[in-house]
Amino acid sequence: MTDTIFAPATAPGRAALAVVRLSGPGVRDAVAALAGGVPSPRRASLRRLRDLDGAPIDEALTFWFPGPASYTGEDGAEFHVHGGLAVVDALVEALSALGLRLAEPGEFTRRAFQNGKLDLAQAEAVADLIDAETSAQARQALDQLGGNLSRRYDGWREALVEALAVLEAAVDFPDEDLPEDVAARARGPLEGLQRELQAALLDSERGRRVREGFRIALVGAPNAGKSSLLNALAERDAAIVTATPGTTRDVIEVPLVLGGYKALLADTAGVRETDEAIEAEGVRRARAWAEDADLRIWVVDAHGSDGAWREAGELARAGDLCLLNKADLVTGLDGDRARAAAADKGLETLDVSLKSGGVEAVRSWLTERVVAALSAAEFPAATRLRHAESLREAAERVARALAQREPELAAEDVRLAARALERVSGRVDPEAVLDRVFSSFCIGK
Ligand SMILES: Nc1nc2c(ncn2[C@@H]2O[C@H](COP(=O)(O)OP(=O)(O)OP(=O)(O)O)[C@@H](O)[C@H]2O)c(=O)[nH]1
Ligand SMILES: [K+]
Ligand SMILES: [Mg+2]
Repeated sequence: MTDTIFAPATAPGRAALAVVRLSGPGVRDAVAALAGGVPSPRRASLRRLRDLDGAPIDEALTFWFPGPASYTGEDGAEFHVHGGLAVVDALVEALSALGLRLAEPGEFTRRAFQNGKLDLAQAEAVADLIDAETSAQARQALDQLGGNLSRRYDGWREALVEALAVLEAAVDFPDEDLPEDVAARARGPLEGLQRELQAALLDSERGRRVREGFRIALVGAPNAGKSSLLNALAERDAAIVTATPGTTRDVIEVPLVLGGYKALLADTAGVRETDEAIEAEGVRRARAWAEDADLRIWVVDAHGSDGAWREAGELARAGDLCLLNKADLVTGLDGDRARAAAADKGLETLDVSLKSGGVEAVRSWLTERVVAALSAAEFPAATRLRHAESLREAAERVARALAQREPELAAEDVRLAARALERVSGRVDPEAVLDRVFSSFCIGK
Protein backbone atom coordinates (compact mmCIF):
# COMPACT_ATOMS: atom_id res chain seq x y z
CA MET A 1 0.00 0.00 0.00
CA THR A 2 1.37 3.40 -1.00
CA ASP A 3 1.89 5.99 1.72
CA THR A 4 -0.06 9.18 1.59
CA ILE A 5 2.41 12.05 1.58
CA PHE A 6 2.25 15.79 2.11
CA ALA A 7 4.66 18.71 2.03
CA PRO A 8 4.72 22.48 2.03
CA ALA A 9 5.34 23.29 -1.64
CA THR A 10 6.30 26.91 -1.00
CA ALA A 11 9.52 28.14 0.58
CA PRO A 12 9.47 28.22 4.39
CA GLY A 13 9.21 31.56 6.17
CA ARG A 14 6.76 34.42 6.54
CA ALA A 15 4.83 34.98 3.30
CA ALA A 16 1.38 35.99 2.09
CA LEU A 17 0.50 32.42 1.17
CA ALA A 18 1.80 28.91 1.61
CA VAL A 19 0.74 25.89 -0.40
CA VAL A 20 0.64 22.47 1.22
CA ARG A 21 0.07 19.59 -1.17
CA LEU A 22 -1.00 16.01 -0.59
CA SER A 23 -0.83 12.84 -2.67
CA GLY A 24 -1.87 9.23 -2.16
CA PRO A 25 -4.80 6.97 -1.39
CA GLY A 26 -5.61 8.64 1.95
CA VAL A 27 -6.04 12.15 0.56
CA ARG A 28 -9.82 12.10 0.30
CA ASP A 29 -10.25 11.10 3.95
CA ALA A 30 -7.64 13.62 5.10
CA VAL A 31 -9.34 16.49 3.26
CA ALA A 32 -12.74 15.45 4.61
CA ALA A 33 -11.34 15.30 8.16
CA LEU A 34 -9.69 18.75 8.03
CA ALA A 35 -12.04 20.69 5.74
CA GLY A 36 -15.32 19.10 6.85
CA GLY A 37 -15.96 17.68 3.38
CA VAL A 38 -14.42 17.21 -0.05
CA PRO A 39 -14.83 20.05 -2.60
CA SER A 40 -15.79 19.43 -6.25
CA PRO A 41 -12.83 18.16 -8.27
CA ARG A 42 -10.36 20.84 -9.43
CA ARG A 43 -12.46 23.74 -8.10
CA ALA A 44 -11.25 26.29 -5.59
CA SER A 45 -13.31 26.07 -2.44
CA LEU A 46 -12.83 28.27 0.64
CA ARG A 47 -12.86 26.03 3.70
CA ARG A 48 -12.20 26.45 7.39
CA LEU A 49 -9.58 23.86 8.33
CA ARG A 50 -9.71 22.36 11.81
CA ASP A 51 -7.38 19.92 13.52
CA LEU A 52 -8.58 16.64 15.08
CA ASP A 53 -9.55 18.42 18.30
CA GLY A 54 -11.67 20.87 16.36
CA ALA A 55 -9.29 23.80 16.86
CA PRO A 56 -9.24 26.12 13.82
CA ILE A 57 -6.06 26.15 11.71
CA ASP A 58 -6.90 28.67 8.97
CA GLU A 59 -9.31 29.61 6.22
CA ALA A 60 -7.85 27.82 3.20
CA LEU A 61 -8.50 27.72 -0.48
CA THR A 62 -8.86 23.98 -0.88
CA PHE A 63 -8.47 21.90 -4.04
CA TRP A 64 -9.33 18.24 -4.54
CA PHE A 65 -7.59 16.54 -7.49
CA PRO A 66 -8.90 12.98 -7.87
CA GLY A 67 -6.47 10.64 -9.67
CA PRO A 68 -5.50 9.84 -12.33
CA ALA A 69 -6.00 13.40 -13.67
CA SER A 70 -3.58 14.87 -11.14
CA TYR A 71 0.13 15.82 -11.06
CA THR A 72 1.20 12.51 -9.53
CA GLY A 73 -1.56 10.41 -11.08
CA GLU A 74 -2.77 9.59 -7.54
CA ASP A 75 -5.50 11.34 -5.58
CA GLY A 76 -4.15 14.74 -4.62
CA ALA A 77 -5.13 17.94 -2.86
CA GLU A 78 -3.79 21.40 -2.12
CA PHE A 79 -4.41 23.76 0.75
CA HIS A 80 -3.55 27.41 0.08
CA VAL A 81 -3.19 28.87 3.56
CA HIS A 82 -1.77 32.08 4.99
CA GLY A 83 2.00 31.83 4.87
CA GLY A 84 2.75 32.31 8.55
CA LEU A 85 5.01 29.79 10.29
CA ALA A 86 2.39 28.97 12.95
CA VAL A 87 -0.33 28.25 10.38
CA VAL A 88 1.88 25.96 8.32
CA ASP A 89 3.17 24.21 11.46
CA ALA A 90 -0.37 23.57 12.70
CA LEU A 91 -1.41 22.15 9.35
CA VAL A 92 1.68 19.95 9.18
CA GLU A 93 0.96 18.66 12.67
CA ALA A 94 -2.68 17.93 11.85
CA LEU A 95 -1.69 16.01 8.70
CA SER A 96 0.88 13.98 10.65
CA ALA A 97 -1.73 13.23 13.31
CA LEU A 98 -3.93 11.82 10.52
CA GLY A 99 -1.13 9.37 9.65
CA LEU A 100 0.19 11.14 6.57
CA ARG A 101 3.94 11.28 6.03
CA LEU A 102 6.13 14.27 5.10
CA ALA A 103 7.32 13.74 1.50
CA GLU A 104 10.97 13.19 0.57
CA PRO A 105 12.57 15.69 -1.82
CA GLY A 106 11.18 15.08 -5.32
CA GLU A 107 8.71 12.44 -4.14
CA PHE A 108 5.68 14.00 -5.87
CA THR A 109 7.51 14.11 -9.18
CA ARG A 110 8.89 10.62 -8.63
CA ARG A 111 5.34 9.35 -8.24
CA ALA A 112 4.33 11.25 -11.37
CA PHE A 113 7.17 9.45 -13.17
CA GLN A 114 6.18 6.06 -11.76
CA ASN A 115 2.59 6.62 -12.84
CA GLY A 116 3.62 7.53 -16.38
CA LYS A 117 2.75 11.23 -16.13
CA LEU A 118 6.29 12.28 -17.01
CA ASP A 119 9.35 10.49 -18.31
CA LEU A 120 12.68 10.86 -16.55
CA ALA A 121 13.99 13.65 -18.79
CA GLN A 122 10.79 15.60 -18.17
CA ALA A 123 11.12 15.03 -14.43
CA GLU A 124 14.65 16.43 -14.61
CA ALA A 125 13.24 19.43 -16.45
CA VAL A 126 10.88 20.10 -13.53
CA ALA A 127 13.92 20.39 -11.23
CA ASP A 128 15.73 22.54 -13.80
CA LEU A 129 12.80 24.91 -14.14
CA ILE A 130 12.66 25.36 -10.37
CA ASP A 131 16.41 26.01 -10.28
CA ALA A 132 16.39 28.31 -13.33
CA GLU A 133 17.92 31.73 -12.65
CA THR A 134 18.22 32.94 -16.22
CA SER A 135 15.78 33.15 -19.11
CA ALA A 136 17.92 30.75 -21.14
CA GLN A 137 17.80 28.13 -18.38
CA ALA A 138 14.04 28.50 -18.12
CA ARG A 139 13.53 28.20 -21.90
CA GLN A 140 15.68 25.10 -22.10
CA ALA A 141 13.91 23.47 -19.15
CA LEU A 142 10.46 24.25 -20.57
CA ASP A 143 11.37 22.74 -23.92
CA GLN A 144 12.58 19.58 -22.17
CA LEU A 145 9.50 19.51 -19.95
CA GLY A 146 7.33 19.68 -23.06
CA GLY A 147 8.94 16.42 -24.19
CA ASN A 148 11.09 17.64 -27.08
CA LEU A 149 14.31 16.17 -25.76
CA SER A 150 12.65 12.81 -25.10
CA ARG A 151 11.09 12.81 -28.58
CA ARG A 152 14.50 13.11 -30.21
CA TYR A 153 15.72 10.05 -28.32
CA ASP A 154 12.52 8.18 -29.18
CA GLY A 155 13.03 9.02 -32.87
CA TRP A 156 16.58 7.67 -32.80
CA ARG A 157 15.44 4.61 -30.92
CA GLU A 158 12.74 3.90 -33.49
CA ALA A 159 15.29 4.11 -36.28
CA LEU A 160 17.40 1.57 -34.38
CA VAL A 161 14.44 -0.74 -33.93
CA GLU A 162 13.80 -0.65 -37.69
CA ALA A 163 17.43 -1.46 -38.42
CA LEU A 164 17.18 -4.25 -35.86
CA ALA A 165 14.20 -5.76 -37.68
CA VAL A 166 16.20 -5.86 -40.91
CA LEU A 167 19.19 -7.46 -39.18
CA GLU A 168 17.02 -10.01 -37.44
CA ALA A 169 15.44 -10.95 -40.76
CA ALA A 170 18.94 -11.61 -42.06
CA VAL A 171 19.57 -13.89 -39.08
CA ASP A 172 16.23 -15.71 -39.20
CA PHE A 173 15.91 -16.31 -42.93
CA PRO A 174 19.43 -16.83 -44.15
CA ASP A 175 18.20 -18.85 -47.15
CA GLU A 176 15.77 -16.33 -48.57
CA ASP A 177 18.45 -13.88 -49.48
CA LEU A 178 22.14 -13.67 -49.05
CA PRO A 179 22.43 -12.44 -45.43
CA GLU A 180 24.86 -9.72 -46.46
CA ASP A 181 22.28 -8.24 -48.83
CA VAL A 182 19.66 -8.01 -46.16
CA ALA A 183 22.15 -6.71 -43.62
CA ALA A 184 23.33 -4.16 -46.16
CA ARG A 185 19.87 -2.61 -46.11
CA ALA A 186 20.42 -1.68 -42.47
CA ARG A 187 23.69 0.07 -43.27
CA GLY A 188 22.35 3.30 -44.81
CA PRO A 189 19.96 4.11 -41.95
CA LEU A 190 22.59 3.18 -39.34
CA GLU A 191 25.15 5.45 -40.98
CA GLY A 192 22.67 8.33 -41.01
CA LEU A 193 21.92 7.72 -37.35
CA GLN A 194 25.61 7.57 -36.55
CA ARG A 195 26.06 11.07 -38.00
CA GLU A 196 23.12 12.44 -36.01
CA LEU A 197 24.33 10.92 -32.76
CA GLN A 198 27.84 12.27 -33.32
CA ALA A 199 26.49 15.75 -34.01
CA ALA A 200 24.32 15.62 -30.88
CA LEU A 201 27.31 14.44 -28.86
CA LEU A 202 29.49 17.29 -30.12
CA ASP A 203 26.78 19.70 -29.04
CA SER A 204 26.23 18.01 -25.68
CA GLU A 205 28.37 20.44 -23.67
CA ARG A 206 26.14 23.34 -24.63
CA GLY A 207 23.07 22.21 -22.71
CA ARG A 208 25.10 21.65 -19.57
CA ARG A 209 26.71 25.06 -19.90
CA VAL A 210 23.26 26.66 -20.09
CA ARG A 211 22.22 24.79 -16.93
CA GLU A 212 25.42 25.12 -14.95
CA GLY A 213 26.95 28.30 -16.32
CA PHE A 214 29.60 29.18 -18.91
CA ARG A 215 32.92 29.09 -17.03
CA ILE A 216 35.20 32.10 -17.40
CA ALA A 217 38.58 32.21 -15.63
CA LEU A 218 40.50 35.41 -14.95
CA VAL A 219 44.21 34.63 -15.12
CA GLY A 220 47.31 36.76 -15.21
CA ALA A 221 50.42 37.90 -13.41
CA PRO A 222 50.09 39.36 -9.92
CA ASN A 223 48.65 42.88 -9.84
CA ALA A 224 47.41 42.84 -13.43
CA GLY A 225 43.93 43.80 -12.25
CA LYS A 226 42.05 40.47 -12.16
CA SER A 227 40.26 41.16 -8.90
CA SER A 228 39.47 44.69 -10.07
CA LEU A 229 37.83 43.16 -13.14
CA LEU A 230 35.86 40.60 -11.13
CA ASN A 231 34.49 43.30 -8.85
CA ALA A 232 33.61 45.58 -11.75
CA LEU A 233 31.76 42.80 -13.61
CA ALA A 234 30.00 41.62 -10.45
CA GLU A 235 29.23 45.22 -9.42
CA ARG A 236 30.28 44.49 -5.85
CA ASP A 237 33.47 44.05 -3.84
CA ALA A 238 33.59 40.28 -3.99
CA ALA A 239 37.41 40.10 -4.02
CA ILE A 240 40.08 42.08 -2.17
CA VAL A 241 41.96 44.58 -4.35
CA THR A 242 45.22 46.02 -3.08
CA ALA A 243 48.44 47.31 -4.58
CA THR A 244 50.29 44.30 -3.13
CA PRO A 245 51.13 41.59 -5.68
CA GLY A 246 49.85 38.19 -4.55
CA THR A 247 46.71 39.51 -2.84
CA THR A 248 44.31 36.84 -4.16
CA ARG A 249 44.98 33.25 -3.02
CA ASP A 250 41.72 31.31 -3.22
CA VAL A 251 39.61 31.01 -6.34
CA ILE A 252 36.66 33.39 -5.98
CA GLU A 253 33.64 32.41 -8.06
CA VAL A 254 30.88 34.85 -8.90
CA PRO A 255 27.77 34.06 -10.95
CA LEU A 256 26.87 36.54 -13.69
CA VAL A 257 24.06 36.83 -16.19
CA LEU A 258 25.30 37.73 -19.68
CA GLY A 259 22.78 38.11 -22.48
CA GLY A 260 20.27 36.00 -20.54
CA TYR A 261 22.78 33.17 -19.98
CA LYS A 262 24.37 32.11 -16.72
CA ALA A 263 28.13 32.52 -16.51
CA LEU A 264 30.48 31.63 -13.69
CA LEU A 265 33.39 34.03 -13.35
CA ALA A 266 36.44 33.03 -11.32
CA ASP A 267 39.12 35.33 -9.98
CA THR A 268 42.37 33.50 -9.34
CA ALA A 269 45.77 34.03 -7.77
CA GLY A 270 48.33 35.88 -9.88
CA VAL A 271 50.53 33.32 -11.60
CA ARG A 272 54.24 33.50 -10.77
CA GLU A 273 57.06 31.35 -9.40
CA THR A 274 56.92 31.46 -5.63
CA ASP A 275 58.40 29.64 -2.64
CA GLU A 276 55.57 30.73 -0.39
CA ALA A 277 53.36 27.69 0.31
CA ILE A 278 49.98 29.44 0.46
CA GLU A 279 50.57 31.42 -2.70
CA ALA A 280 51.91 28.33 -4.48
CA GLU A 281 48.69 26.48 -3.66
CA GLY A 282 46.73 29.48 -4.97
CA VAL A 283 48.68 29.34 -8.24
CA ARG A 284 47.99 25.61 -8.51
CA ARG A 285 44.25 26.21 -8.09
CA ALA A 286 44.35 29.03 -10.60
CA ARG A 287 45.87 26.76 -13.21
CA ALA A 288 43.39 23.96 -12.53
CA TRP A 289 40.36 26.25 -12.83
CA ALA A 290 41.73 27.90 -15.95
CA GLU A 291 42.31 24.57 -17.66
CA ASP A 292 38.71 23.48 -17.10
CA ALA A 293 37.15 26.81 -18.05
CA ASP A 294 35.28 27.45 -21.29
CA LEU A 295 37.13 30.74 -21.69
CA ARG A 296 40.10 32.47 -20.09
CA ILE A 297 40.67 36.18 -19.84
CA TRP A 298 44.37 36.75 -19.67
CA VAL A 299 44.74 40.05 -17.82
CA VAL A 300 47.98 41.94 -18.44
CA ASP A 301 49.25 45.13 -16.85
CA ALA A 302 50.10 46.85 -20.12
CA HIS A 303 52.20 49.42 -18.38
CA GLY A 304 54.15 47.74 -15.65
CA SER A 305 54.48 44.16 -16.80
CA ASP A 306 57.70 42.48 -15.83
CA GLY A 307 58.56 38.93 -16.93
CA ALA A 308 55.70 37.32 -14.99
CA TRP A 309 53.06 38.03 -17.66
CA ARG A 310 54.70 35.48 -19.91
CA GLU A 311 54.18 32.59 -17.50
CA ALA A 312 50.53 33.50 -16.95
CA GLY A 313 50.01 33.73 -20.70
CA GLU A 314 50.90 30.09 -21.07
CA LEU A 315 47.45 29.22 -19.73
CA ALA A 316 45.70 31.07 -22.57
CA ARG A 317 44.39 29.24 -25.63
CA ALA A 318 43.28 30.30 -29.09
CA GLY A 319 39.93 32.07 -28.87
CA ASP A 320 40.62 33.45 -25.39
CA LEU A 321 40.78 37.14 -24.63
CA CYS A 322 43.92 39.07 -23.80
CA LEU A 323 42.95 42.11 -21.77
CA LEU A 324 45.59 44.85 -21.78
CA ASN A 325 44.70 46.73 -18.64
CA LYS A 326 45.80 50.05 -17.14
CA ALA A 327 45.55 51.94 -20.44
CA ASP A 328 45.50 55.12 -18.32
CA LEU A 329 49.18 54.59 -17.46
CA VAL A 330 50.36 53.41 -20.86
CA THR A 331 53.06 55.32 -22.75
CA GLY A 332 54.93 54.51 -25.94
CA LEU A 333 55.45 50.82 -26.62
CA ASP A 334 53.99 49.57 -23.31
CA GLY A 335 52.24 46.25 -23.73
CA ASP A 336 53.52 45.57 -27.22
CA ARG A 337 55.32 42.40 -26.24
CA ALA A 338 52.18 40.98 -24.64
CA ARG A 339 50.17 42.05 -27.69
CA ALA A 340 52.53 40.17 -30.00
CA ALA A 341 52.44 37.07 -27.76
CA ALA A 342 48.64 37.17 -27.75
CA ALA A 343 48.45 37.46 -31.54
CA ASP A 344 50.82 34.51 -31.79
CA LYS A 345 48.47 32.37 -29.73
CA GLY A 346 45.37 33.41 -31.65
CA LEU A 347 43.89 35.56 -28.87
CA GLU A 348 41.85 38.67 -29.36
CA THR A 349 43.07 41.73 -27.50
CA LEU A 350 41.18 44.53 -25.83
CA ASP A 351 42.78 47.69 -24.40
CA VAL A 352 41.04 49.03 -21.32
CA SER A 353 41.51 50.93 -18.13
CA LEU A 354 39.51 49.34 -15.37
CA LYS A 355 40.21 52.50 -13.39
CA SER A 356 38.16 54.50 -15.89
CA GLY A 357 35.11 52.53 -16.92
CA GLY A 358 36.81 49.92 -19.14
CA VAL A 359 34.63 47.18 -17.74
CA GLU A 360 31.74 47.87 -20.13
CA ALA A 361 33.85 46.96 -23.16
CA VAL A 362 34.74 43.69 -21.45
CA ARG A 363 31.13 42.99 -20.56
CA SER A 364 29.98 43.48 -24.18
CA TRP A 365 32.78 41.30 -25.50
CA LEU A 366 31.90 38.54 -23.03
CA THR A 367 28.19 38.77 -23.69
CA GLU A 368 28.72 38.38 -27.40
CA ARG A 369 31.00 35.40 -26.82
CA VAL A 370 28.68 33.61 -24.39
CA VAL A 371 25.62 34.11 -26.60
CA ALA A 372 27.54 32.83 -29.63
CA ALA A 373 28.69 29.74 -27.71
CA LEU A 374 25.37 28.80 -26.14
CA SER A 375 22.58 29.89 -28.45
CA ALA A 376 21.50 27.87 -31.47
CA ALA A 377 18.38 27.30 -33.53
CA GLU A 378 17.75 24.00 -31.80
CA PHE A 379 17.76 23.12 -28.11
CA PRO A 380 20.54 20.67 -27.22
CA ALA A 381 19.88 16.93 -27.04
CA ALA A 382 21.78 16.70 -23.76
CA THR A 383 21.42 18.93 -20.73
CA ARG A 384 23.05 16.61 -18.17
CA LEU A 385 26.08 14.39 -18.08
CA ARG A 386 23.70 11.42 -17.92
CA HIS A 387 22.28 12.30 -21.36
CA ALA A 388 25.72 12.79 -22.89
CA GLU A 389 26.81 9.41 -21.54
CA SER A 390 23.83 7.72 -23.16
CA LEU A 391 24.54 9.46 -26.45
CA ARG A 392 28.19 8.43 -26.33
CA GLU A 393 27.35 4.82 -25.62
CA ALA A 394 24.72 4.70 -28.35
CA ALA A 395 27.12 6.23 -30.89
CA GLU A 396 29.82 3.72 -29.96
CA ARG A 397 27.42 0.79 -30.25
CA VAL A 398 26.21 1.95 -33.65
CA ALA A 399 29.81 2.30 -34.81
CA ARG A 400 30.49 -1.26 -33.65
CA ALA A 401 27.35 -2.55 -35.34
CA LEU A 402 28.51 -0.99 -38.61
CA ALA A 403 31.86 -2.76 -38.28
CA GLN A 404 30.40 -6.23 -37.59
CA ARG A 405 30.44 -8.88 -40.30
CA GLU A 406 27.81 -11.14 -38.75
CA PRO A 407 24.22 -9.85 -38.66
CA GLU A 408 23.77 -11.54 -35.24
CA LEU A 409 26.56 -9.51 -33.72
CA ALA A 410 25.43 -6.30 -35.41
CA ALA A 411 21.92 -6.88 -34.09
CA GLU A 412 23.23 -7.22 -30.56
CA ASP A 413 25.08 -3.89 -30.81
CA VAL A 414 22.00 -2.19 -32.22
CA ARG A 415 19.94 -3.58 -29.35
CA LEU A 416 22.43 -2.18 -26.82
CA ALA A 417 22.44 1.17 -28.60
CA ALA A 418 18.65 1.36 -28.28
CA ARG A 419 18.93 0.45 -24.62
CA ALA A 420 21.43 3.27 -24.01
CA LEU A 421 19.00 5.76 -25.55
CA GLU A 422 16.10 4.40 -23.51
CA ARG A 423 17.94 5.32 -20.33
CA VAL A 424 17.34 9.01 -21.00
CA SER A 425 13.57 8.66 -20.70
CA GLY A 426 14.04 6.29 -17.77
CA ARG A 427 12.41 3.25 -19.36
CA VAL A 428 15.18 0.95 -18.24
CA ASP A 429 16.63 2.69 -15.25
CA PRO A 430 17.66 0.95 -12.07
CA GLU A 431 16.45 2.47 -8.78
CA ALA A 432 19.90 3.94 -8.10
CA VAL A 433 19.65 6.26 -11.09
CA LEU A 434 16.18 7.35 -10.04
CA ASP A 435 17.43 8.02 -6.51
CA ARG A 436 20.18 10.22 -7.90
CA VAL A 437 17.85 12.18 -10.15
CA PHE A 438 15.10 12.77 -7.61
CA SER A 439 17.31 13.51 -4.61
CA SER A 440 18.34 16.79 -6.25
CA PHE A 441 14.76 18.10 -5.98
CA CYS A 442 13.38 20.32 -3.27
CA ILE A 443 10.77 19.05 -0.83
CA GLY A 444 7.22 19.51 -2.06
CA LYS A 445 8.00 18.91 -5.75
N1 LIG B 1 46.11 52.85 -12.83
C1 LIG B 1 45.38 51.75 -12.84
N2 LIG B 1 45.44 50.89 -11.78
C2 LIG B 1 44.69 49.79 -11.81
C3 LIG B 1 43.84 49.50 -12.91
N3 LIG B 1 43.23 48.33 -12.64
C4 LIG B 1 43.67 47.90 -11.44
N4 LIG B 1 44.55 48.79 -10.93
C5 LIG B 1 45.28 48.70 -9.65
O1 LIG B 1 46.20 47.64 -9.70
C6 LIG B 1 46.39 47.07 -8.41
C7 LIG B 1 46.21 45.58 -8.43
O2 LIG B 1 44.85 45.29 -8.74
P1 LIG B 1 44.18 43.91 -8.38
O3 LIG B 1 42.82 43.93 -8.95
O4 LIG B 1 44.34 43.61 -6.95
O5 LIG B 1 45.11 42.95 -9.23
P2 LIG B 1 45.14 41.34 -9.21
O6 LIG B 1 45.50 40.93 -10.58
O7 LIG B 1 43.89 40.81 -8.66
O8 LIG B 1 46.35 41.07 -8.22
P3 LIG B 1 46.69 39.72 -7.41
O9 LIG B 1 45.47 39.22 -6.76
O10 LIG B 1 47.68 40.20 -6.42
O11 LIG B 1 47.27 38.79 -8.39
C8 LIG B 1 45.41 47.78 -7.49
O12 LIG B 1 46.07 48.80 -6.80
C9 LIG B 1 44.39 48.36 -8.48
O13 LIG B 1 43.76 49.51 -7.97
C10 LIG B 1 43.78 50.42 -14.00
O14 LIG B 1 43.09 50.25 -15.01
N5 LIG B 1 44.59 51.51 -13.91
K1 LIG C 1 46.97 42.84 -5.99
MG1 LIG D 1 43.57 39.55 -7.10
